[in-house]
Amino acid sequence: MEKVNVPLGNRTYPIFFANNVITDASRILKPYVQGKTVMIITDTNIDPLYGQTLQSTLKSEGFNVHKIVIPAGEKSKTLETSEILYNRCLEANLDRTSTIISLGGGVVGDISGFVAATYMRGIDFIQVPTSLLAQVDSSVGGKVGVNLPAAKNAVGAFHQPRAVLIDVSLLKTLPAGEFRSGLSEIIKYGVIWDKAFFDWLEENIDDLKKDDDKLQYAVIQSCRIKAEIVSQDEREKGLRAILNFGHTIGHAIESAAGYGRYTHGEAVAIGQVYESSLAVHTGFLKQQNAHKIKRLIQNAGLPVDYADIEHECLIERMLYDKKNVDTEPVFILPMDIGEVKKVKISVDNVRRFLERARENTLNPNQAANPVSR
Ligand SMILES: NC(=O)c1ccc[n+]([C@@H]2O[C@H](COP(=O)([O-])OP(=O)(O)OC[C@H]3O[C@@H](n4cnc5c(N)ncnc54)[C@H](O)[C@@H]3O)[C@@H](O)[C@H]2O)c1
Ligand SMILES: O=C(O)C(=O)C[C@@H](O)[C@H](O)[C@H](O)COP(=O)(O)O
Ligand SMILES: [Zn+2]
Repeated sequence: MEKVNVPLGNRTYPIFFANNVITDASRILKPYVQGKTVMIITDTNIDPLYGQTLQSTLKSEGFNVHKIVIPAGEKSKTLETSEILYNRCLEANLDRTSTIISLGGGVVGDISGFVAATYMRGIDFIQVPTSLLAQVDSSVGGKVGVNLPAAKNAVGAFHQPRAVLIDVSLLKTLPAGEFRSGLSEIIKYGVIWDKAFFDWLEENIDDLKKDDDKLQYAVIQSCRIKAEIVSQDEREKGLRAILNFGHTIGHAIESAAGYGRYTHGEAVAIGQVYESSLAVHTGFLKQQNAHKIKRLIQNAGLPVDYADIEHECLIERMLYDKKNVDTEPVFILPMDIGEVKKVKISVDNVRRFLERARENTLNPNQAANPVSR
């Protein structure tokens, strides 16, 4: 079983890359569960596939196991759902020695982690990510939280999991559009950190869906990069912000369009294309590199433009971004493939850029509605 550590002093934890993760979970996770009681949080799509089996294997090891199933999708990532979860945890008598096990995609992971961070001022949690996006990004690093209607992840905490358990075979049941969403964050790692990985993705992006070894390599490499960045800057005082490439615009698209219209991965794909173009517009990036990023995103089957969102609405949402300073939007802009920088840009300049981008690039075939899932 391969393992990547996230070294964070006394909050250090392992990411295990295992097979048969659902049936072996009790054996692997036992050392990371302090008490007898565990609460599985999962969603309505994942429960019938894996939730029931995980529940029985944990029970057969002697754990006192509870489970809550939330409706699948981004619309569940709210304070309202959190309140339901807190009450269910209380009813199940979860105490400070109990552990929450998040079984699902990034939505389940973010909200379960948030509940774990805040219930009784914080209890342990473990991530068992089931979507590609969650396996390469959201299950690692301890950013947990929920959305407000106008602002993505506006309420949250940093709360590291005790362990992460990844099994790429769980992705066999993931819908194709959700698989592509995960590719968006994988491509991000190439742009922000690792040119050789970007080059490898250019060659291999088509194979990831059908070649398990290549998929496993892409997942492990993504986790290695994220672990490296998070271990240097756990609470985003500096370096960690680079993981937000594509997200200033991506998050604004998600909330402006209404949560769930674009998946997070789709919105971040469009965000990466726009923010690369903004880097060209501001003189940081060569046009040919912006084209390379856009081409890889297109080859991954991801959208490169949004539809039906007014510039002013997008700008209004960008102004709620957590990276902002003095009410000016902040972007992570590529300088080259493999190198990015944090840049503050005035609202007027962003407005001019969006207007030009629309005039120059809009063609009816590019302004995509969300990819079908
Ligand atoms: N905390 C972080 O660092 C971080 C990083 C990236 C994204 N995120 C957050 O993650 C969320 C997006 O995560 P996501 O893309 O996983 O979305 P998601 O959790 O909504 O999962 C996508 C869909 O796939 C289904 N699904 C998941 N695994 C499945 C499987 N194995 N088989 C069949 N269906 C399966 C889910 O039920 C859901 O319908 C967003 O809220 C985003 O903000 C957080
Ligand atoms: O882990 C991080 O740091 C990231 O920024 C990873 C992002 O892919 C992820 O979408 C994260 O949830 C965004 O965080 P936010 O602080 O912009 O809400
Ligand atoms: Zn993201």
